[in-house]
Amino acid sequence: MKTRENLSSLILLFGATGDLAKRKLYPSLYNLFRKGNLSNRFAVVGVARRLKDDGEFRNWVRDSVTTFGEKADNLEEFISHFYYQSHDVNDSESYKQLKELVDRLDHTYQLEGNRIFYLAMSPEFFGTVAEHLREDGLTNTNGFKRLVIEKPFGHDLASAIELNKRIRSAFKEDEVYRIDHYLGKEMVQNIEVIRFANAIFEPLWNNRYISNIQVTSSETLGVEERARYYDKSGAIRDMVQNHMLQIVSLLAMEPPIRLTTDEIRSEKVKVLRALRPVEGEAVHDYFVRGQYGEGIMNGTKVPAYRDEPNVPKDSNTETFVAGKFLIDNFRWAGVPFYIRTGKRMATKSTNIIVQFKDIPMNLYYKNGSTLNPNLLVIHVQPDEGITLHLNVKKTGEVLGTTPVKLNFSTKSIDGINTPEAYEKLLYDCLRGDATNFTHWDEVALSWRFVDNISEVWTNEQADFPNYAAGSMGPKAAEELLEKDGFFWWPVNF
Ligand SMILES: NC(=O)C1=CN([C@@H]2O[C@H](COP(=O)(O)OP(=O)(O)OC[C@H]3O[C@@H](n4cnc5c(N)ncnc54)[C@H](OP(=O)(O)O)[C@@H]3O)[C@@H](O)[C@H]2O)C=CC1
Ligand SMILES: O=C1O[C@H](COP(=O)(O)O)[C@@H](O)[C@H](O)[C@H]1O
Repeated sequence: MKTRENLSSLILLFGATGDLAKRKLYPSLYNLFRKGNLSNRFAVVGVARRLKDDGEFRNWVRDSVTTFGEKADNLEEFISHFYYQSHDVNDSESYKQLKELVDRLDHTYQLEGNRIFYLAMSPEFFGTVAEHLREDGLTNTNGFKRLVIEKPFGHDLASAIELNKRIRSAFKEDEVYRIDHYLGKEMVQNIEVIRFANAIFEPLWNNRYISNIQVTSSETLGVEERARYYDKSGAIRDMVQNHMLQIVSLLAMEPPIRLTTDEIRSEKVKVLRALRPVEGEAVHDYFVRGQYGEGIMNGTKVPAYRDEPNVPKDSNTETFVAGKFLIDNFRWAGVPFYIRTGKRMATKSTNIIVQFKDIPMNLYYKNGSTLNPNLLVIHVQPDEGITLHLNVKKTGEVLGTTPVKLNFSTKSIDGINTPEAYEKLLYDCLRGDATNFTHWDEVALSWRFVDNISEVWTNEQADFPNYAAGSMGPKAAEELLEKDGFFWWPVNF
């Protein structure tokens, strides 16, 4: 039988009326409650400026769960744990009231002083809130205190250092949970297991046997309502600095000596330290940027990025990035890790393709048949699973070969959907497991790498738009691999 920890905590949610809270956080918390992973000893205080009383807020949460989550019988019981305070985070007076409410709920629900402060709001407020929490005594508690902080963590290395200083004035590094929701995805968490629990992969996982690795995260959505943030960020800061580099670190890291937070993070950090910096003119050789023009998606015409609401007509912001990382260490010298990510692409898909090197001599070449390279495909989303591409004998022939795929899908085995990334990450935070959150060293090294690219791109006007909505990105992204003798494997392979 599954054993559950009796987790108690107050969750103080800043940005309680926002999009993230509504679409992801309330449904995920409810899933934890529904499955018994969150005991009755919890309370949530929602904080945002708009005026609401507890009843209106509970209606909001109910609506969120019924719209975006799975409803069950105990929804009303769950909702009774929610409280609301209208509060401008810049207003010092509000924190005193907040402390009174929090102390009262601590007593009512026997929360033992455990507090999670979740900042689901614009990053410009992160520093201010963290400082107020300390100054106004909310962090002064006998239980644990943890700060969950959403992305983006800074805009570049300098702003990230500044933000980190402010946060660290109130919380120790091991109390800070920097969210990267890709680290909560089932198959991203599976990378380590696939690598380190399989004798058939680990000995081959190096430059002797792998020719290249491709990570694609393509989206069909455009910028939607987020242009004010996105146009200052672009795909390199929005996706590459965090999600893509995290996936590459997991794929490339050495086996940790133990499966502890510190050991795993320390191996990931070593990968980021070994990344070959790409600067100046080299940026053009290693990275490609794109911005979508208008196009047809699902039979409907969609506008170009520059025609989206709140986007300047001459925007130089990239909505697509393809790039090549080289990791200068013993294991990976000479093996390119290609990544690509973009909005308004042909399909919504995240997958990882590990392409193995050809065998030294193809005994079957005389037959005129070509051998396909062995591939390991890790399907992250929308499907979850792995596919191994092998060559076997063509039935009934003496020398002919044919490719076959061995498939594993998490859905077909367990028959259930795996939990949402946010559900897993919230649970980890409640349990005090920071393994799947980003350590400051990882954030800093990722920014250092990405800043060199952003600097070049900011100073050069791009010839945008350069890919049609509904395509797989600009032609230059294909050429990036072609010049190395490779090509992008199809995403739904
Ligand atoms: N939405 C998403 O899918 C994702 C979001 N994120 C990150 O999560 C964070 C939140 O994003 P999102 O929910 O989309 O943002 P929204 O703009 O939808 O929500 C912002 C929230 O902050 C509140 N707020 C704004 N100003 C103040 C203030 N001065 N004092 C108190 N509350 C304030 C707003 O409520 P009110 O107006 O009532 O004050 C609202 O609840 C951001 O850091 C974003 O980058 C990360 C990944 C995905
Ligand atoms: O962090 C972000 O991720 C989403 C894509 O997440 P996914 O889980 O749907 O793959 C992206 O749309 C957004 O721009 C970015 O901020």
